[in-house]
Amino acid sequence: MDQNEKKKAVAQAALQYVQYDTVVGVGTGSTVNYFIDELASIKDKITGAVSSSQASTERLEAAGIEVFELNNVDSLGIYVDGADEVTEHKHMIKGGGAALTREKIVAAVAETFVCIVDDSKQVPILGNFPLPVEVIPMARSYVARELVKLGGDPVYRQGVVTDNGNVILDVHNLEILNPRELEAKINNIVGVVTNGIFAMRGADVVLSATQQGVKTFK
Ligand SMILES: O=C(CO)[C@H](O)[C@H](O)COP(=O)(O)O
Repeated sequence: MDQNEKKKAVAQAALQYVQYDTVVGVGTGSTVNYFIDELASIKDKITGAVSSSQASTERLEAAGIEVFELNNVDSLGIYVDGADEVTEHKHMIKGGGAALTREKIVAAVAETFVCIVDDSKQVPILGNFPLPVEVIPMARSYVARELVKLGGDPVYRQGVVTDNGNVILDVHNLEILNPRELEAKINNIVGVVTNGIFAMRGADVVLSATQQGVKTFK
């Protein structure tokens, strides 16, 4: 199986978590794009979706799936999203696609977070993937200096503006030994909207596509 076949396989496996006649939370990225394609095959059986990005909203609508505003949805059974890294504790780094803030909001609302990855994303410790931090534009330099004090090397993601009108700093060389603590610490820097550590609200289920098939971690 090549990587795209793995993404398709794990997206198919995530369908078993979708309950009929409910609204489904949908993340962002190339793995999720496969999930949206799968969701399209049962679109008449679901109420619709809540989306974590403009890109996913467009793909969902093109597939004929109604997209609801999160504020108009009382509850969300599941949220399905990819990750850039995931540990055995189901902590993640997300935000490679710059959608981390909306992803974190939808994940917070959902009862069950189903993370879909291929096995290249499974890591023993988070931090090899540069940590995305969404920042209010006028605070960029200040936040970068504060991130250096935490031991990281922040790099401005040139040319990227998030769906919320903000910028992204990708923080290299962070040793993330305590993900919950670092998640809170970075979020406490004035000007940070949120960071891509998903540990305080990690995944509930990780589906990981391997050569031997899709493995489930709960
Ligand atoms: O967090 C994300 C977007 O902000 C994605 O879930 C993450 O980047 C994984 O994407 P892909 O499935 O394309 O590897």
